[in-house]
Amino acid sequence: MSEHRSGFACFVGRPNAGKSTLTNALVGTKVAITSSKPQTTRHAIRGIVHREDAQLVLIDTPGLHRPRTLLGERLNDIVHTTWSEVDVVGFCVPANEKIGPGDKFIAAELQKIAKRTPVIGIVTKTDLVQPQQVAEQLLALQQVMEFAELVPVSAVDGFQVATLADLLVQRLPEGPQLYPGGELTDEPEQTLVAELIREAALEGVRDELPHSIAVTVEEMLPREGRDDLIDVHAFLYVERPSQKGIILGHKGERLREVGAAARRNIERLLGSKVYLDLHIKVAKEWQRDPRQLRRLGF
Ligand SMILES: Nc1nc2c(ncn2[C@@H]2O[C@H](COP(=O)(O)OP(=O)(O)OP(=O)(O)O)[C@@H](O)[C@H]2O)c(=O)[nH]1
Repeated sequence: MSEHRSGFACFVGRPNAGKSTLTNALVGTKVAITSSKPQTTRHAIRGIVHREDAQLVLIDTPGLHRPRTLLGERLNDIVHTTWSEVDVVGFCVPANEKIGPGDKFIAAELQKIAKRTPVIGIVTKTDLVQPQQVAEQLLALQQVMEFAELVPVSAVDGFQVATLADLLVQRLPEGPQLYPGGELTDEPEQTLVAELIREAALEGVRDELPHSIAVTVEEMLPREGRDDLIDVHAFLYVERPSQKGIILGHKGERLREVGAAARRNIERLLGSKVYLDLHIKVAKEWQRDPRQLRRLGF
């Protein structure tokens, strides 16, 4: 039998390329958040693929983009730091969208590390297009940089997800398990819970809001005298009073829906009933204020 391999991989690609969904498909459990809004992933959440022959730790980076705010700069720093720490990088490009300047910008950045770290070109969301278009996208992707491998996948119908896992594992060094078996993520649960709340709050809101929302979980404790209920106290931060109105909705109805959706996902994550106490706070210009950024975990 060949040696056990272990190491790190991350997916890069422009916002909405399908990186988080692919991470979840590989790991098999919902750890990274997904949303139809771009740039929802802020934390380097790791999902871990356990196999007999390998342990693959996936780091989910935020979408790389041209920074406009301090937050944008920090996000790009996280991306670059992550790239230099992994054994293999997957560059994701959706099958149903033309390769554009955003992808070429990322490819040019990736080219700089490609000598040291193998980059696998991944055409995602193949379920959305005809096979012919997948083939054309693979050819187009091949033009933007030199890849160690090229592979088409669909996280939704599972097409080639196992193949991609094999390709990633082949690039890992030989080594023992890095994390104990069964542990799917090393993010503190509180961070995951905050992300689930943020995800619920982002669903269906106007395009300019995503960057203005942050969530902190202040406390997460089992209810006294109960072993089947966890109390979660959280704050949802917006930048302006007008945004508070959008989140609240008519007579607070939207916030109630956000709370209910978040609670369902938190219950699934924690495997317990949850009481979610969610409050909105206005933190003026938090994206530009280093002190507030630190407090909100950036
Ligand atoms: N049909 C289809 N949709 C997909 C697939 N993978 C992702 N999506 C959808 O594409 C959208 C974006 O997916 P994400 O996984 O959040 O994309 P991301 O690259 O992590 O996005 P950021 O976090 O913004 O960088 C979501 O609405 C997903 O449901 C796929 O294989 N097939």
